[in-house]
Amino acid sequence: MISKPERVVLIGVAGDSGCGKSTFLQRLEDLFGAEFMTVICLDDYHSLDRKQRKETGITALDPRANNFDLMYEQIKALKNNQAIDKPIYNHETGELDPPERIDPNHIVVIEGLHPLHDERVRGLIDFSVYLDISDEVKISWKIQRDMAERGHTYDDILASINARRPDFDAYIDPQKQHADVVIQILPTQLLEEEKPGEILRVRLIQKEDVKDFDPVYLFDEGSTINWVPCGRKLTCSYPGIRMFYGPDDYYGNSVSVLEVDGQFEKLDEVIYIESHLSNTSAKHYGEMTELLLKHRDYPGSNNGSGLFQVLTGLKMRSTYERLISDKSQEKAAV
Ligand SMILES: Nc1ncnc2c1ncn2[C@@H]1O[C@H](COP(=O)(O)OP(=O)(O)OP(=O)(O)O)[C@@H](O)[C@H]1O
Ligand SMILES: O=C(CO)[C@H](O)[C@H](O)COP(=O)(O)O
Repeated sequence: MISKPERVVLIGVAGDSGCGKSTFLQRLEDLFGAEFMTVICLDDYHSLDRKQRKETGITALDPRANNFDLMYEQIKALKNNQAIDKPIYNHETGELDPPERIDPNHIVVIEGLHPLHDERVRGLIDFSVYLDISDEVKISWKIQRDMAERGHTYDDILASINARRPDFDAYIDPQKQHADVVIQILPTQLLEEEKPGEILRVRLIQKEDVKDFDPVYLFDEGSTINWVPCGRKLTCSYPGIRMFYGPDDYYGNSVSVLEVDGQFEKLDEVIYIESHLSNTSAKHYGEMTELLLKHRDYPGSNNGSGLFQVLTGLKMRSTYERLISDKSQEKAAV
C-alpha cells in the first residue's frame, strides 16, 4: 500500500488523439512508478455521449461536449487530498459507464484533449506539456497505426483529420501557449524531399521564468548554437543529425528551444549528447540515456521525440521533488 500523499502534484499532458500521449505516460511511469501515479483520461468528462454528439453535430473537441465544472471540482478535490467518484467514458460503447472511485495519489496526471483549456483547471496544474504534432507527421502516424492495426482506409483517416481540424484549431491547439513545455514534431529539414514522418525535426520549447523549472540547455545557457554532433563519438548515417539551441519568443513568452533534426543510429551513443546538455535533472551521469535505452522499442526512441519525452519526464520529477521539499519545509516551520 502506497503512503498517503502529503502534497498531490498535478501534471497536465495535452494533445490530440494519436499524438503520443500514451507513450509519454509510459515513460513517466519509469520515473515515478505506476503505483505512485494516477492517470486520469479527460475523455471521462465528456458530457455528450457519442450518440448525442452525432445528433447535435458537436465534436468531442468542442468544450460544449465536456463538463469542465465537474472536471474542476473533482481535480481540485484530488489536489486537496480527497477521493472522487469520477465518470468513465467508454470508448467501446460511446456511452458513460457508472463512476469509479479515485483516491488521491502522489502524482496525478490529467491527460487528453483539454487539460489546459479551462482557466480554473489550468490553475491547479503544477507542470504541463503539450504534444504538438504537425499535420504531415500526424497523418503519417495515423496511417501507420489506424491502417495497420485498426483496418481504416487512407481516405477515412484523411477525412477524420479534416473533420476534426476546425475544432482542433479553435480549442485544442491554443492550449500550447499555456504549457510549460511544448514538444513540437515536424518533418525534417535535412532532406529536400522526404516521406513525411520518417525523419523528424523535434523541438523542445521550454518556458523561461517558471517557478520550480530550470530549462535544459546546450553548452551555454542563453546562447544560440548550431551543432552537428556527428563526429568520432556519434555515428550518423545520411542525412545526419543537426542540433540547435537558442532563445525565442513563443506566444509572447520568453522560451528556450532545443532541437534535434535527424535520427540516432546507435542509441547508446546518445550519452555523448547527454554529456553536452546541462540542467537535465538526471540524478546520475547517463540517466537520460539509460531511460531512453530502457524502451528502445517505443515509437520515437531513436529521435528527438523520445529524447525530449525523457527530458520532460526528468523535469517533471524535479518539479515534483521541489514541491514536496517545500511542503516538508512548510510543515517543519509550523
Ligand atoms: N514519437 C513517435 N514516433 C513515431 N510514431 C509515433 C510516436 N509517438 C506516437 N507515434 C505513433 O502514434 C501512435 C499513437 O501513439 P500513442 O498511443 O502514444 O498516442 P495517444 O495520444 O495516446 O493516442 P490515443 O489518444 O489515440 O490513444 C503510435 O502507435 C505510433 O504509431
Ligand atoms: O479525441 C478523442 C479523445 O480520445 C476521441 O475522439 C473522443 O474521446 C471521442 O471518442 P469516441 O470516438 O470513442 O467516441
